[in-house]
Amino acid sequence: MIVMKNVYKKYSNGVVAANGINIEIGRGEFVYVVGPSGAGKSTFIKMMYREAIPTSGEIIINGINIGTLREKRVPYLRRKIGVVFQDFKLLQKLNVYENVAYALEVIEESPAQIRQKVNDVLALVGLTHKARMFPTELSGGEQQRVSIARSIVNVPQLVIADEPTGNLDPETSWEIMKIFEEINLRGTTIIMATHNKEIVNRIRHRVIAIDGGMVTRDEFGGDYGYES
Ligand SMILES: Nc1ncnc2c1ncn2[C@@H]1O[C@H](COP(=O)(O)OP(=O)(O)OP(=O)(O)O)[C@@H](O)[C@H]1O
Repeated sequence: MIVMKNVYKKYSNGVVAANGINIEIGRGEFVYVVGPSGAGKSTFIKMMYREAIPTSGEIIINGINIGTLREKRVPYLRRKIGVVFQDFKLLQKLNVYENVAYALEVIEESPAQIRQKVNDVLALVGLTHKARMFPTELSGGEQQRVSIARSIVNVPQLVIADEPTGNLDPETSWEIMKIFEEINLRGTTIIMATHNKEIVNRIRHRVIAIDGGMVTRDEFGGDYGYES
């Protein structure tokens, strides 16, 4: 599903954040991306949805070379990928239901389809009863659930999460992980950058460790592997 070949990324300030990355990730995998701060984890995953563009090398997602993708095709790529961030990035003026529905309105789904899909996904993340509340009325964990609901409402094949439990307490983080596990069991590929050692060591999945812009370890069922 995802292939990176000799991917190299140098930012305009001269920092090399990806230094020859070669990786293959199959459909339905759950992959943790770990490594020290500044290692290049965010850059690695941002390149998958073309938020960062590699300086050289190839990135192929579902057979499409996203390095040579024309700018006007980028929105189509993004629709196939759900993205979840540490700081949720919800629209503050919209309520829970509207935040999730927005992702479908921009692709002009029918109102009946939107209702059905939003209600289904809010039920999956356990927020049906808070559909009319606004982000400021929700806890961090609830806001992250909204953000996850929004990322999966289009039923993407791939969900990318950059430090999704970074702002949450341990108990809430476990609850959020349960949702990601459920999404993965339904067949969605999950790629998650994280500093959460307890989660990586307890819920075992493939671990890709990055340091200095290079993959330093790639193990199925691996542990977190370093002190953070
Ligand atoms: N837009 C940018 N412009 C210039 N340099 C950048 C940019 N984004 C990241 N970098 C640099 O690239 C390197 C890797 O950053 P990146 O955000 O990928 O690391 P990370 O492993 O995700 O770190 P953290 O765990 O702290 O989030 C860092 O040295 C960073 O300063």
